[in-house]
Amino acid sequence: MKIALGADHAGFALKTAVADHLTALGHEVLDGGTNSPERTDYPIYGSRAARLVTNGEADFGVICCGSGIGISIAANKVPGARCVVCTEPYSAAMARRHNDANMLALGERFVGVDMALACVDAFLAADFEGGRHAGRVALFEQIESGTEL
Ligand SMILES: O=C[C@H](O)[C@H](O)[C@H](O)COP(=O)(O)O
Repeated sequence: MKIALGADHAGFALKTAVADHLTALGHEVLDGGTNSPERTDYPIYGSRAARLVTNGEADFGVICCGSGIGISIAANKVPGARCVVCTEPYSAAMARRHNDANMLALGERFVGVDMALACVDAFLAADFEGGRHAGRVALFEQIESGTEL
């Protein structure tokens, strides 16, 4: 699969670990930066990775900042992005199964590398179940287009 990556300075080391892990598994990574631990602003990298996912260049996105929170908010401002912050693998899998999440956000200051990589693996291994969940995910698009539900 093609996986878009992004991180600010506080997620840079974790992004590097995620990139190495994904590459070792045979995935292609599209790394939108940042490329150093120099302080920068997470909205740049969250939105950049989200655009790669929503325009179809990447299948999924994995983004990192200190908490995972700010960069996920930024990603979710891009229409079509469904980004979730996870700190353990069950949430990551459920975000795929029920919510058709297409991006995973991780907090380098919150989770260790092994737990973060377990989240990545669970996220990529799980499939959207569709069915009753599909209509709910479709409502996300209505919200994005300004419809009041
Ligand atoms: O949600 C925001 C992220 O956790 C940022 O990585 C964090 O706010 C960066 O903080 P600082 O500039 O103090 O390193």
